Amino acid sequence: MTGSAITASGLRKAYHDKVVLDGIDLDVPAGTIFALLGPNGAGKTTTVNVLTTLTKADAGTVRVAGYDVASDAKAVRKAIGVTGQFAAVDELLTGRENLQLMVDLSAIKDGQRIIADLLERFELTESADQQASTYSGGMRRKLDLAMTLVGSPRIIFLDEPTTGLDPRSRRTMWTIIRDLVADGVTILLTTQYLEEADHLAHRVAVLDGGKIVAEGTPDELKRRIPGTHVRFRFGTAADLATAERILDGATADENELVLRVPSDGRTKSVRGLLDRLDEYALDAEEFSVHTPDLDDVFLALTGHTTEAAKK
Ligand SMILES: Nc1ncnc2c1ncn2[C@@H]1O[C@H](COP(=O)(O)OP(=O)(O)OP(=O)(O)O)[C@@H](O)[C@H]1O
Repeated sequence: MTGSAITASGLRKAYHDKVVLDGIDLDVPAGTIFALLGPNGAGKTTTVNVLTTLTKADAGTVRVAGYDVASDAKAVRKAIGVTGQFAAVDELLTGRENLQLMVDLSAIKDGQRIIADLLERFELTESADQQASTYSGGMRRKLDLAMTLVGSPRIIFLDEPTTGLDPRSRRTMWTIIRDLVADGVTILLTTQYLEEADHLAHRVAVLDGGKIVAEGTPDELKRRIPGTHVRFRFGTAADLATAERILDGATADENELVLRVPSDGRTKSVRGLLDRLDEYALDAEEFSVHTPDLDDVFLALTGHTTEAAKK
């Protein structure tokens, strides 16, 4: 497939008087990873549900794999794979049996080879014959994605694929997602983590209150937010003023007695800042290195924090 794998235009959805999607436009080129980034309640799952035919939008059009979701839902369902926040895994079956179920449902040939390949790829071979109820959260999510891949879908929707995973499982998941895209698969994923969108996505849309408030490559988005900086809190306004004068690019908050200094956060540059304070016999009461996170992105793009976005 070339061109767009997923397009949406003017999507609207309300539950009673609560507007959940307020005019969403999306265009996901085939063979790329697109991330919908937003806090709880932003409308990510609802968007995925509309794109995957599970929920009907009140207005707007969606095309997936060239098919209209409203008039051709069956064809869309055939072309896609969906892995949701609530795994399709049957706890009473083993990992292998869960995969076998998908093979039986999709009536594909060569099922045994596909199952063996998937178990290996997801590092589940050793636990393949244990009941899924004994799996950790990370193993369950991996099995869930493996089940989605049985039919080799060319477009895959992943709703928060790594929420709750430990760092190692998260990295395994990232590698699998990248490999899929290297094979030409298109992926739309939702995430609450800027870091995840940054690592994986070609393009990111930031969703807030049912609207896309920013869209671009991770680098474009990061350029719009305050970068990594070092934060010092001083005991007196005089110390704060001196520090502001001697440290390049520093900005002072006089009420909080806090100074923010842009820095890459590496030990060498931080040591340089501390040495400079020492030269002037300045002693900060608090010191921290701050890396931008989703809250910073939100604050910069929406004027409020993700906490406020939840309300
Ligand atoms: N079936 C429903 N009936 C009523 N309200 C709903 C329904 N589904 C979703 N909502 C509301 O729509 C809003 C967006 O929900 P959605 O699940 O799309 O957000 P999200 O960004 O995926 O958040 P999360 O990360 O928590 O899943 C929420 O306020 C939610 O309460």
